[in-house]
Amino acid sequence: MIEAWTADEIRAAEKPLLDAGTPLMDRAARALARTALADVARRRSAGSSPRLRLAGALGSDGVPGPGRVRPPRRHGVSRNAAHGARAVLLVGAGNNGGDALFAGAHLARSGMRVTAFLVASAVHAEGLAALEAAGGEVIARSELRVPVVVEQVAAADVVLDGLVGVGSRGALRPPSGGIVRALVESRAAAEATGAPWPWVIAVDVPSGIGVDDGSVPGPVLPADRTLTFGAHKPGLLLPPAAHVAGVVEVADVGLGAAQGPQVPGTLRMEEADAAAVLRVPGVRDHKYTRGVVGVVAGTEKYPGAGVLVAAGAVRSGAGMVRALGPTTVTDRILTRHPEVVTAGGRVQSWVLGPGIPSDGSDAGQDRRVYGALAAVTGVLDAEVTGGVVPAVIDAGAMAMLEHRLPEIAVLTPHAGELAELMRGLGHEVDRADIEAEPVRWARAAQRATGATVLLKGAVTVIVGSGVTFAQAEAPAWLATAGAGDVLAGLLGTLLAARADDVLADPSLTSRVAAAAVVLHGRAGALASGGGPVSATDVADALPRVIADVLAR
Ligand SMILES: NC(=O)C1=CN([C@@H]2O[C@H](COP(=O)(O)OP(=O)(O)OC[C@H]3O[C@@H](n4cnc5c(N)ncnc54)[C@H](OP(=O)(O)O)[C@@H]3O)[C@@H](O)[C@H]2O)[C@@H](O)CC1
Ligand SMILES: [K+]
Repeated sequence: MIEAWTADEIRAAEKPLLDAGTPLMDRAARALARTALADVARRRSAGSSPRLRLAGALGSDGVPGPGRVRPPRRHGVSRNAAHGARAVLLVGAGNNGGDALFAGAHLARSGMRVTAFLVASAVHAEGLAALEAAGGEVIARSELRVPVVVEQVAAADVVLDGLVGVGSRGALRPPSGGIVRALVESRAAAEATGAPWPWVIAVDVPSGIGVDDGSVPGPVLPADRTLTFGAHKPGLLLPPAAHVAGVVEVADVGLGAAQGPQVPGTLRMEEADAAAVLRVPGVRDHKYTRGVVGVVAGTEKYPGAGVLVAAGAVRSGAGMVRALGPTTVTDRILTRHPEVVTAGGRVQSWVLGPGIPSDGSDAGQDRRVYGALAAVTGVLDAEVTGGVVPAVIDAGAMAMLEHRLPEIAVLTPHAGELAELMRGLGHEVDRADIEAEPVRWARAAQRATGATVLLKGAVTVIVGSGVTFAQAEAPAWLATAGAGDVLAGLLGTLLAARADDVLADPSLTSRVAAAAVVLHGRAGALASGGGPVSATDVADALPRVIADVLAR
């Protein structure tokens, strides 16, 4: 599990170390210089664009980020083939700028031509002296000209963004904001024309992101790599800031010995954590103990959603799947999945809503959804409903909520559906608002409904009470019709298998939901292999992915 530390938690952890004279900045700067030297050397030796040259550090889809995570590195600087390369430092007033200056001094001593642009009249004094002593060029704030910065950056091999780190508050102020805005424009122009553009390394965090909440309140220079010190920060995991962090790497500066957050609020689940959520059947298990998933999905208009939910549930190891609906839907499900049962009966989880439009056009499916929701919320007698069980509430079922939900109910909207849900709750928001601040709105939905909220996107966020998971394993190819239906079925299976545990401890629900997102993303990557993928392919890849995750 990757646990992110907020700015305050980082400061609390570093304080005793700094008080004891631990050379944290020296370690950070060495790690930074070593990373820059290695990146530039790789770029030179491969002889193509920096993004391609570092493909080994990127995801299988070749996309740098969001938030791809590499294991911690030890500090230390080695000289290498970067001699004569050009580095530009963007240096702010605080210790983040100090890191960049000291790293720049190491780079200058390794034979790089280093230029530092200072955006403040007073910067880290020892760092500045070190850079000057190493022969680096320094452009003072009073001499700063935006076109010159743009020109020098465009001609550089590597840029260290040290404008601001965990001390950041709000959007970048002048002159940093103006410089970064101009650089973002220059980068876009270079991308459009195929002109070269340097490799950008963010020092600790990309300057200007919301370190604790993942917001992007103003201009930010997108990084190819973020070298972050001591521990992840929430903003490196959460969207939209995660999208500008590139490949995220933690430099071990020795904070590990310090006390981290007691209850980390932002997490990224890894494969081993997902494996721990899965319930592996034992010799005493039978189909009912393994969990029955009840599915109310698909209508005459959208029968495929029922088939795909069933596929997700069956292929991820449900003890049994009960699919309820009109025969046009259930016949299709049976044709593809003859193991599905279409008669009513007890279930350990519900998957409600995929393929059911919110226009009331299928009264039978609406009635079944209302009945199941009554079971989930416990408003109807257990004798009638079969008792309270966890549920996945998707698509049309999200428009049928009449009662506050328990945490064991998982809402699975995409941005557009979350906007609709929040408008129904009296908030004036549209899809673009949700995309700009997905974490804020997912948290608002969690508070307003009581449910666990799984907001789908390039980085999917799962919000339970007091915890947010941010998962980024899905390849962009997975943004395809029906993929969400497969996820709903898969999550239904995981919830059914852990129904007793989830009922005993509802806070487990977000963990189960995050595990489903991990497996779904891995299945998407496996099925895609770097190319297009269909929702059916994703479902078909689930058994292999689950076996692989359990074998590790
Ligand atoms: N933890 C660790 O292990 C280690 C941490 N280390 C490093 O220390 C860094 C934290 O340093 P820090 O505390 O000096 O704060 P930092 O991020 O440089 O920013 C403060 C400056 O920015 C300014 N400023 C603020 N907002 C702004 C805005 N929107 N736009 C423009 N300016 C803005 C603010 O100005 P003010 O608002 O005060 O006027 C102030 O001048 C951390 O990120 C890491 O790199 C390593 O050295 C060692 C290992
Ligand atoms: K920075």
